Amino acid sequence: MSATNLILVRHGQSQWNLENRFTGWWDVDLTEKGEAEAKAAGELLAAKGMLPDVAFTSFQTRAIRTLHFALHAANRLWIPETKDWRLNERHYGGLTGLDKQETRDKHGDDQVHIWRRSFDTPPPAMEKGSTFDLSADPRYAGIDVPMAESLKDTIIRVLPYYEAEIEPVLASGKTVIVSAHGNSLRALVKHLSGISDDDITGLEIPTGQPIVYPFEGGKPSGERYYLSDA
Ligand SMILES: O=C(O)[C@H](O)COP(=O)(O)O
Repeated sequence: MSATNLILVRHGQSQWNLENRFTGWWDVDLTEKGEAEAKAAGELLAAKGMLPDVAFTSFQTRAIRTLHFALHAANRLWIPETKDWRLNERHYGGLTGLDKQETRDKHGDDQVHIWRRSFDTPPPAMEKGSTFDLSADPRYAGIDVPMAESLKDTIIRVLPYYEAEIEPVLASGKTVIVSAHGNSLRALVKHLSGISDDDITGLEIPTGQPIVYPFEGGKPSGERYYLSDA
């Protein structure tokens, strides 16, 4: 089995990253800055010769468009791509749409940090029929849309998808790019780098910065680096 690479990229800045609002599954688009970050990520892939053969992304516009900007910049828009809800952002429950600073002012820094970064404490559940309830969205037809997810809940859907659909492509020697979200990527990084439940609380994934995992014989070599540092 040959050596290859897994490239992870978090979407570029979204409108609600800019407005500092909890987003989760809500489908906001990229800002102009986010588009530029995504394009720059693709230019970096091309400059470093890190060219993906196969792409995976979520059902969310910001990740899909990031993938397309990056692939376009790397002259790779033609590669096969698969979209799946299991790569979606962690569902932010009843916090969806709220301003992150106002939520800190109301509930305190510690509580908000627990909601954002703890391993297994989910945010408060979204109310049925909330403006941000996506249960009736046609893109999620047949899917049991969660009402809130912790990082642990996110791992429970990201990891089996990764093992069933992405790992075999890497094992076949292809370079894979995954364009996804802060917390769905934290779920993958936790697994691939063997990070403990405690230590994962300190891991942040920046927007638009390709992270590379070299693979040997279908398994991660143990190394992880930012492509901009290579
Ligand atoms: O869903 C969101 O609000 C962001 O994509 C990630 O937010 P976080 O940094 O609060 O997890």
